[in-house]
Amino acid sequence: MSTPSVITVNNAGIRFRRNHKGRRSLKDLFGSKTRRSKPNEFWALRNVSFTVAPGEAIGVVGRNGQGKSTLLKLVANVLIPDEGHVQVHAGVAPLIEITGGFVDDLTVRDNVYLTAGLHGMTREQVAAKFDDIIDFAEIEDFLDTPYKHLSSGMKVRLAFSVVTSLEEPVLLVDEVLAVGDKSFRNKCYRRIEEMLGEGRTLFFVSHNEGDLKRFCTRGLYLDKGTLKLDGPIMDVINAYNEDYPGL
Ligand SMILES: Nc1ncnc2c1ncn2[C@@H]1O[C@H](COP(=O)(O)OP(=O)(O)OP(=O)(O)O)[C@@H](O)[C@H]1O
Repeated sequence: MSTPSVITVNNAGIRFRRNHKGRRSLKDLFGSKTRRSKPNEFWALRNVSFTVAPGEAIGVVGRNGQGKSTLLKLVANVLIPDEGHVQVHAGVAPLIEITGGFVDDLTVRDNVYLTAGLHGMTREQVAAKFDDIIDFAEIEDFLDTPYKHLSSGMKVRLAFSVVTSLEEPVLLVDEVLAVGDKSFRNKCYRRIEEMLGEGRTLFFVSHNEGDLKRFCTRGLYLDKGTLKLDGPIMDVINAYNEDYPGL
């Protein structure tokens, strides 16, 4: 019997507009409906298909602007594909933007309760974990500070600590760790290893080869919005380095 997949992405595509003020051409306005294209639209991702088994650790690589964050947002259900399907059969803990969905004017304390609550944790469950979350983030002196007044490093600490405390089977980490200092990064790495040890599924976007090799067994290489290679992480890193030596 084959292992059930936790994520299935089938021919997914997503379009964005390059310029919100883009004007339609006369051809667009008067041309036949099928020929009409919206101004400045482009496919950020197209024809992307893959499945993920529970417990896999996947590194997503590619140059800037090739669709890595967009792919994570599809998996997190923050974006809906314009073509194809994305099915995720488990809860997702997304660390995909530094802001992590936190509310600027709420305090650190309220943001912890809000974010954890949105992921289905009860007040009691959050209370039981609250001190650990704050200890890990090392921001005990800022509990009543509005989130917007934290430094960018402190925001990353808080986001990482909260998101990795959620009891979701899938963890998405998008480069945010690059902002933290070295000792905090090491703490984060240990926590990611613990989570992998518990059998969680990881999607990890990084430009750091060492980190990719450390955590990931499989790689997805995105280039110009298409999935150029899906394979063992070393094959993916080598293919990327061959295409773009010196990057
Ligand atoms: N909401 C949006 N509206 C319009 N264009 C967008 C939007 N989000 C992303 N894009 C565009 O889609 C493309 C892919 O962006 P994405 O952030 O997924 O790239 P990336 O591979 O994660 O890049 P990086 O390594 O720089 O983080 C880029 O051209 C980007 O400008």
